[in-house]
Amino acid sequence: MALIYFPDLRLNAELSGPDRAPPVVLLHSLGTNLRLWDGVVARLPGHRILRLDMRGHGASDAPPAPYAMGALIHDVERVMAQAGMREAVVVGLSIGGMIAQGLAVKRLDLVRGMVLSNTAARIGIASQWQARIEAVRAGGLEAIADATLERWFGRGWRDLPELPQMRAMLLATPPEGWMGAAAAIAGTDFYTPTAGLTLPTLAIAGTRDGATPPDLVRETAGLILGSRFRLIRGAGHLPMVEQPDAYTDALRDFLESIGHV
Ligand SMILES: O=C(O)CCC(=O)CC(=O)O
Repeated sequence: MALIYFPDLRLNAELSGPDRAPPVVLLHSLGTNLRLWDGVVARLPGHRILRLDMRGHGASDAPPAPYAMGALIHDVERVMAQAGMREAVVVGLSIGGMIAQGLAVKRLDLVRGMVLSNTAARIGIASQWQARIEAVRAGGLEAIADATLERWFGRGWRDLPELPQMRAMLLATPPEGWMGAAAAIAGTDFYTPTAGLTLPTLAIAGTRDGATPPDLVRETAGLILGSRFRLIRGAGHLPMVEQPDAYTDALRDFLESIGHV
């Protein structure tokens, strides 16, 4: 798979792993792209993995902002249909985790289990997102880059080996795409629908994450009956990049625990 042409936009997606292996879908966060998952894909060779660039990100088209959360959910639904994938474990990071929650509520037939990574039923407050959107409209991604990277990685962020790569990924995001997806986060509150979900769920948080701190992630995990919570010490908002071994171990344990192997 590469660019998939839909009537209204093109979405970039990649499929890897054996054809008939248990399916996994990877959904990235705001201001990143599907390359975020390279370390995980390399460490999970036994699964059929679908990952996509959210609209406005990576090599997908960037239609004018704002985007509705429903549109982002529909994008995943239709890319999964193209890939012939159902009953997948959907792993979503931050906004990707919001999309996973919305997809499970709308299409439980597509979602066998969820990994809600560094995410919540609601992230931040609308006025805060609006201020960031205005900053990006005026000055591009550069205007919010330092503050964002500090929230992602916590104290000592300037010295992290991953910093140049992640700053480049953030700055490569089309401003229209970032603003569009940020508006979707600002408009989303999944507390009630997520509290109605009963499916195998693992929530993952990082102790240094200032964007979606552990308590926020734990609160959302607590909405879902029987969910599990895993804290990755020393990791921030992007644990799959910062600690790919620990992150993939958590994922693998979860997949094995639900027999998705
Ligand atoms: O960019 C930030 O600092 C926060 C991002 C966020 O919470 C949503 C996301 O990463 O998808």
